[in-house]
Order: sequence, then structure tokens, then C-alpha cells
Amino acid sequence: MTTLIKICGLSTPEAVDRAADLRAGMAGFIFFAKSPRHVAVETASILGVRAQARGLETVAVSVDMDDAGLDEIVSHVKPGWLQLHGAESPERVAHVKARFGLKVMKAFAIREAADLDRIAPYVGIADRFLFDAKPPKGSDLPGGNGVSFDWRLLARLDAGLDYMLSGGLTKDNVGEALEITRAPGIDVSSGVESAPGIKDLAMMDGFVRAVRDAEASAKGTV
Ligand SMILES: O=C(O)c1ccccc1N[C@@H]1O[C@H](COP(=O)(O)O)[C@@H](O)[C@H]1O
Repeated sequence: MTTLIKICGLSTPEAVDRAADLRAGMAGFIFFAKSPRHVAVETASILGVRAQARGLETVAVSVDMDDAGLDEIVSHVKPGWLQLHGAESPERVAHVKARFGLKVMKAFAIREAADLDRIAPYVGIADRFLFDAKPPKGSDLPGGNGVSFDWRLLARLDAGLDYMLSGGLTKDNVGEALEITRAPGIDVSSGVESAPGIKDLAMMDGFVRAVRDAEASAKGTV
């Protein structure tokens, strides 16, 4: 099976084009003012059209945003997905889905097994889950911190759960992450950056190659 790859925090046409050339699958745009990856809706709307024209699904990432903020993003950017990366309740996720008619990916911060217990009320509401590490102490960012969690914790997930693995993935560890989790999707941001918020095209190449190599080796074709 081909692993879905989301490259998140895109902010330039060059990075969008490279994600499309690499057939990543998903392009993520960050709407969180404190992030070095934050993009204005005007920029994201141009990049979003470009990404969709090249066959990428687009994801708007927000954190505990109200309806007015989401309205602005959805009307300008017209994303395929909304990624809710804050403490949104199941009721809030259901409301967002109904109001905007878009697919919703709900992010959860994982450090220990009990953190996975929190997903149960969202099953059947969120279209997809995203598992990220808890932010380190003192970080202003709920995601994009380049830190990983213990991937073995995901062994207790129900088979068939639609999710993406994220947090501190790089070309050097994504093969092991896939070997342990068999995650259907992989999400990367800081692991393909030369500096916070600056995507590096060669690092994007290396990351996608590492994912495809891991798939081939799981199939026994290398
Ligand atoms: O990347 C950010 O700045 C960000 C800000 C606010 C919410 C989510 C954010 N990023 C998400 O974090 C992971 C990627 O993390 P990493 O850098 O690869 O460790 C991904 O889900 C992004 O959507």
C-alpha cells in the first residue's frame, strides 16, 4: 500500500510544486500566528489553487479557531481538509464538519498510552486522526516542534483506523517509524526544513525517497 504523505507548513510556490512532483498526496498550510510557518489567507489561497491543480489535497491547519476565523480560511483557500490541532471537543469537531462541509482531521498529542484513550469520543466524527508528540515545555507551538513520541504506543489502535503519524519525522527515522507502526499516512514539517519555516527542496526529496524505500522494503522488493 502506498503511504499517504502530507508535507505541512508550505509557504512558497516552489515547495508546493516539489510536493506535487514528489506525489506527496497532501499539502498543509498553517494558520497560527505564532508559527514560523504561518501563512496569510491571501498567500494560501494562491498556493492552494496551485496545489490542487497539481493533484494535491490541501489541508488548512488551525488551533482552537472560532467559526469566523475558519470562515475566512475556507472562503479564501477552499481547502479539502481542516486539521484541528488544538483542544477541540468532539462537539466542536462535529460542528465544524457540519458547518463547513469539509473533511476534518483531528490532531492528538501523545506521550503515554493513556493519551490514546482520548480518541474514542471522536471515532465516527473525525474523518481522520493525526498523532503528534506533546510539545516540549516552553514551546509556543502545539505542533511543528520536531519532537517524536514512542511509536510503539500506536500498536493498541484498532486496525483500519485512518490516521497520520507526525512529530519529529525525518528521512533518517521515517523508515523505522513505518516499520513499527505501518501508519497509513505520514506527516512532516520541520524535518524537511533548513531553518524554522524554510522548506528545503532536497530534504523533501530525501524524505519522500525514504518513505518509498521503506514501503519497498516492507514489500520485500529491495
Ligand atoms: O508547524 C507548525 O508550526 C504548527 C503550528 C500549529 C499547529 C500545528 C503545527 N504543525 C503540525 O505539526 C506537525 C509536524 O510537526 P514536525 O515539525 O514534523 O514535528 C504536523 O502535524 C503539522 O501540521
